[in-house]
Formats: sequence, structure tokens, C-alpha cells
Amino acid sequence: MRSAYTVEAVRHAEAQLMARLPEGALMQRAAAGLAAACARVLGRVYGARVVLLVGSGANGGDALFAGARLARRGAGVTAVPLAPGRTHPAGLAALLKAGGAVAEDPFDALAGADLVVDGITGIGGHGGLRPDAVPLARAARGSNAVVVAVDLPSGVEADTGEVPGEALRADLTVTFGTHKPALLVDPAREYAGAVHLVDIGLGGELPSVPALEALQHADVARMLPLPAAESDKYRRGVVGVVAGSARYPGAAVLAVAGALRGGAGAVRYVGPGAAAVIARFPECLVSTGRPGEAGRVQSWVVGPGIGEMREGVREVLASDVPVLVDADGLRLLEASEVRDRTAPTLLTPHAGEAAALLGCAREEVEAGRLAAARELAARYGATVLLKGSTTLVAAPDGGRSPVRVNPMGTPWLATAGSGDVLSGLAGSLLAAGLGARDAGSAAAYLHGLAARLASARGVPLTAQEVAAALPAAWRGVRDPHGDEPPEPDRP
Ligand SMILES: NC(=O)C1=CN([C@@H]2O[C@H](COP(=O)(O)OP(=O)(O)OC[C@H]3O[C@@H](n4cnc5c(N)ncnc54)[C@H](OP(=O)(O)O)[C@@H]3O)[C@@H](O)[C@H]2O)[C@@H](O)CC1
Ligand SMILES: [K+]
Repeated sequence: MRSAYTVEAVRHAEAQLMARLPEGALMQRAAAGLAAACARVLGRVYGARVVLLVGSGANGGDALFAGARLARRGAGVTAVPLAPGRTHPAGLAALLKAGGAVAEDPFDALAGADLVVDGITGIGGHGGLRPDAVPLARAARGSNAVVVAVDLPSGVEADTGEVPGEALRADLTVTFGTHKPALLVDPAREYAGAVHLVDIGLGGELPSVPALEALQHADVARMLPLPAAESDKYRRGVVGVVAGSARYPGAAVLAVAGALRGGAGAVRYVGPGAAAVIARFPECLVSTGRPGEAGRVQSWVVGPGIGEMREGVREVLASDVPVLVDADGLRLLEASEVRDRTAPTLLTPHAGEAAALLGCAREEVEAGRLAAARELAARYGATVLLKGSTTLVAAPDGGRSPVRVNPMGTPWLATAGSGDVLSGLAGSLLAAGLGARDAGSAAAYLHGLAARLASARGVPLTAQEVAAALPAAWRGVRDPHGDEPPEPDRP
């Protein structure tokens, strides 16, 4: 599990740790880790041209001390102070002593740089890059240099992942002590590039519950249901799927395809797509009547492609088993039907659907994904899986449990019907006994991994292929020696 902590938690932990250490020791740990990462990026430090963008806080101090270390190894290091007179004094002195200099012409320096270190702001920055920093950030990005951000790419909001103005785009972010939410949540995450975490000894001082967590293979493997010797199909759970319509029969097939690969013992399909479903999946139990007449299930999935089937949504929400609501179902539900439920509810909107549920603009959700997921969960008393480039899963417990961030996406997943597969898969995990937060986050992970496997080496994929790759994804997370596939290339 990777976790991220808020600025408040980081500052508190830092204060505890600093009280036991000699002055400046933490910054030296940070600078040493940063310099080592820069040296790895450069390959050859001697003779490399390094430019430091230095703000007025300790983030600039980190950059200066790291620059001093690189200068001692023979790099030509120049600093561009953004707030002259308020530059970290000890850091600047160390750089000058090591043979570094203050850049005479910042733009000239940036144009010839091999490496730019962004020490404008870290966890103390707010409000996006200030006007004087914008042309420098753009020049850094426009040069041939590798851009390494210190702790965070400057201009992003550490706690929310929002990017209120311009921000610096890094190739690599070297962060200290713990991830910050902005390194995991879009839009900020996009600015960070690859993220390298440097241990500065903060671990023991951080609270036990982080703000955010991102699952890894082993975490998902532990959650997945395994049939025991005495299991039968009913004990493994039956998932009911209410999806598809005469107009959208494909949604029924895709949701069932996901559900069949989610670990439940049986899938019961109810609705007008029964003929299409049974033709494709003879292993599925089908009926064309109402959900309430279909027989016992341990969870329901309702919504993909159901058009105007309001009655089906109402009936399913009135049941006493876990319910996943997606797509059309989100449009048709009444808030009170969700809030009044006693069994768990998992809502799976994309940004547009979340905006409709919150009564705001889609852009607002996209700009503040973390806040939107939390707000939806609180308002509806439901677990919310907010789909997108970084899918988030928030529980309705007022922040007591960390929001889960799915690290396993791929832009290739933005393809018709892939959400239907996810709904079926997550509903199946609910039927198999996982809680809503685990079911949602494990499903998003497997779904993303399946998509990465199916689109390996940059091949466009279809929703059916995502479903077909789910067994390989299960195998992948269970393989103790399995490597997580690298972030895919952008299409
Ligand atoms: N604490 C520790 O032990 C350790 C901390 N470490 C490091 O310290 C970093 C935190 O340092 P920090 O607290 O000094 O804040 P920091 O991010 O440098 O920025 C604040 C300064 O920027 C300014 N400013 C604000 N917004 C701005 C904007 N948009 N654009 C431009 N300027 C802006 C604001 O001044 P203002 O101009 O608002 O008066 C203020 O002076 C942390 O991220 C990590 O890198 C590591 O060494 C490990 C040990
Ligand atoms: K920075």
C-alpha cells in the first residue's frame, strides 16, 4: 500500500522528528536524496549544467543544498532566485562555497541546461505559480533539460491535487518522507512525472491513517475472494445484474462479462437483454421480469444502459443487499432512496455523472476530484467510486478511512462499454463478500491492470477485451514475483 498524507500531518511529523535531530539534519537528508536522484538522471554529473529555480522557502533550500552536492561532484550549477533577498541563506552559502553561482541571465541558463531543479514551492505553496515564475517554468519545459521537481511540482495544491493556475511540468518529482495527495490525484499528478520517494525517517512520526492510499498487487491479492473446499455457488455469492435495454443490449452483455470474472459463484441477469446475454454467456442465469421476482442475490448491479427503467432502480435500492449503481441508474435514483438504505451502496459515476449528482459543473468535479468524491459520499451516505484518469474511492465515514486512489489506469480505458465491465466486476466482488470500499478499489485495480495487459505495447482495446483479460489480471496480482506493468505510453 502506498499512502499520502496532508501537509498538516507532514508538518506535525517533521516537527516531532526535528526536535530530536540536530538543526538542519532533515534538510540534509532531503538534499542528499534529491542530489542522488539528480545524479541518476544525469548519468554523468561532472560537467553537467544544472539550473536551480529557487523560491523563498525550505523547498528552495533543498534545491540549493542538492545543487551544492552536485557542484562538488563537478557539475556547473547556477541558481535562479525567484525572491532575491529571501533565498534560503545557508543553502545559498553552501552552493556558492561549492563553486556554484547565481545565474546572470536565467533564460540563457535554462536554454543551455541539462537538468532543471524546481525548488520554487513545495508543501508551503498556494495559488499556482506566481506571474514571475510562469515564464521560467515555461522556459524550463521548453528546453532540452530534464526537469526534476523538489517534493512537489510547483504550482499544485498539495492536499487536494488541484492546479489553480499554472504549474511546472516535471519529468520526475523527488518527494520526502511520504507521498502528498497531489502526487496521486489528478490534475496535479499529471504534472509530477515519475515520483521517487526519499525516506527521511518520517515514517514513525506519521499518524496511522493516511489521507489517501493506493493499492498495490499484494493488497489486492489479499482482498480477492478464494473459494473454500465447502463452497458452492450460492455460498460464493450471487450477483444480480440489471443492465441493458432494447436500445443498449450491449451494456447487459458487458456488465455480465465483468460480473462473471469477479469471483461470485453465479451471475443472475434480469432485464430486456436476456436473449443477448444467454447467447453470449450460457453460464448466466437470466430472467426478463422484475428484479424483485428474480430470486435471491447477495448484491445488485443496476444502471448500465437501462435507459428509463426507473422502477428497476427503485426496487433494487429497496433491497437489503449491497447495491452498485452506475450510469443511467445514477440519473434515475432519488437521493433519499440511497440515504435510507441499511446495506452498503456503491455509486460509480464519471465526472459528468458526479456533477449531475452534486448539482455543479463537470469542470468543477474534474478540477477538484478529491473534494467531489468526498462530498458525494457524505451527501448520499454511499461509497463513491469516481471514475477518471485517477479513479478515487471514498467511503461515507467523514474521512475516517483513507480515500483509495487507483494507480492502475491507462488512457486506453477511455473506450465505450469499459465502465459496464467495471460495474459487473465490482458488483461481483460485493456479492463475494467484500465491503464497498474494497470491492470498488479492487475492481478498479483489476480492471486497469486488465486494460494495461490488453493494450500492451500501445494497442487500442475494446471493453470485451478488458473483460477477457481479467483472468490474467487476477493471476498477475496473485503472482508473488509478478512485476507491476509500467505506466503505459500515452496514446
Ligand atoms: N519542514 C521540514 O523539516 C522539511 C521540509 N522540507 C522541504 O521544505 C518544504 C516546505 O518548506 P516551506 O514550509 O518553507 O514552504 P515552501 O514550499 O518552500 O514554500 C513556501 C514559501 O513560498 C512562498 N510561496 C507560497 N506560495 C507561493 C507561490 N504560489 N509562488 C511562489 N512563492 C510562494 C511563501 O512566501 P510568501 O511569498 O507567500 O510570503 C513561502 O516563503 C517542503 O516541501 C520540502 O521541500 C525538506 O527539506 C524536509 C524537511
Ligand atoms: K517544487
